[in-house]
Amino acid sequence: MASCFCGDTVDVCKAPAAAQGSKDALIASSDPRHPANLICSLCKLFYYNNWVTGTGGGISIKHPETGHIYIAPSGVQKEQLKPEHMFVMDPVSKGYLRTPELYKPSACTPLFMSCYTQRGAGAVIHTHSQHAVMCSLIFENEFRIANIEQIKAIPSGQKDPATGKDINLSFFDTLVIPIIDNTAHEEDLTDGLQEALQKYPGATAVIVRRHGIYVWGPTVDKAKVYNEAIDYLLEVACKMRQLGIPSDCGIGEEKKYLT
Ligand SMILES: CSCCC(=O)C(=O)COP(=O)(O)O
Ligand SMILES: [Zn+2]
Repeated sequence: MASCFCGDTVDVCKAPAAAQGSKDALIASSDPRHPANLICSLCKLFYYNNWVTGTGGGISIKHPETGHIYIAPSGVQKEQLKPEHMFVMDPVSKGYLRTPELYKPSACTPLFMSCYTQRGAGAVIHTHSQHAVMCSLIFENEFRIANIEQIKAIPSGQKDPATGKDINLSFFDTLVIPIIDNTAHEEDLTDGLQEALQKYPGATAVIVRRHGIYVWGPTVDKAKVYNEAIDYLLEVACKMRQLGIPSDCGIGEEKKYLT
């Protein structure tokens, strides 16, 4: 059976009739969950959270069925993305199956690829969150926060031996996120990110000093939840710091800082 560009055999290809058998089958879908559509809707959501304004930041998604990697173009207004703007990479050859004219793939591509290759990620989010930037000025090599309920949304790096499912941090745990220094060009962050991935095998995010944060997860839904929970915790840590409370202080210890 012949294959369509979308990765399906032609008999099951779900692309609109006009796109079937063409490279547009890789991005033409009425399914809002299709990576080409989801990158557009999530970038819009991220834009209104101040995470991807001024063209910075973005998201890459691996198609859960075909394994194709979807990447937005570089230097464009991320809230105005359309499915036809998407680059599509073959996960094995790392060659592009689709390269829209007039665009270059996101400068974050080598960083996204590091998370796919070293972490088996299903999606990678990069934001220019002001909370990440502020925490990168406050903390030296690691961001730490403890005993805040929202920590429970973040994976611990451990798996349940019975189910194989990720075990999340508990309320009494400390979330640790490595911080790497920024470089002149986004792609030059790759070595620093890869070192952090090796040194912190349980981490699901890396902060880039004076720049932002990379967050990934096994699925796009999990990556989204981790990014939201981490940004909340980064904001809480900034506010605690303004009051003189260390973000990893023990339960009840805050009282000594508030007098
Ligand atoms: C003002 S954006 C500077 C470059 C950057 O940090 C970034 O995240 C942009 O990524 P792009 O996907 O537009 O190459
Ligand atoms: Zn960036």
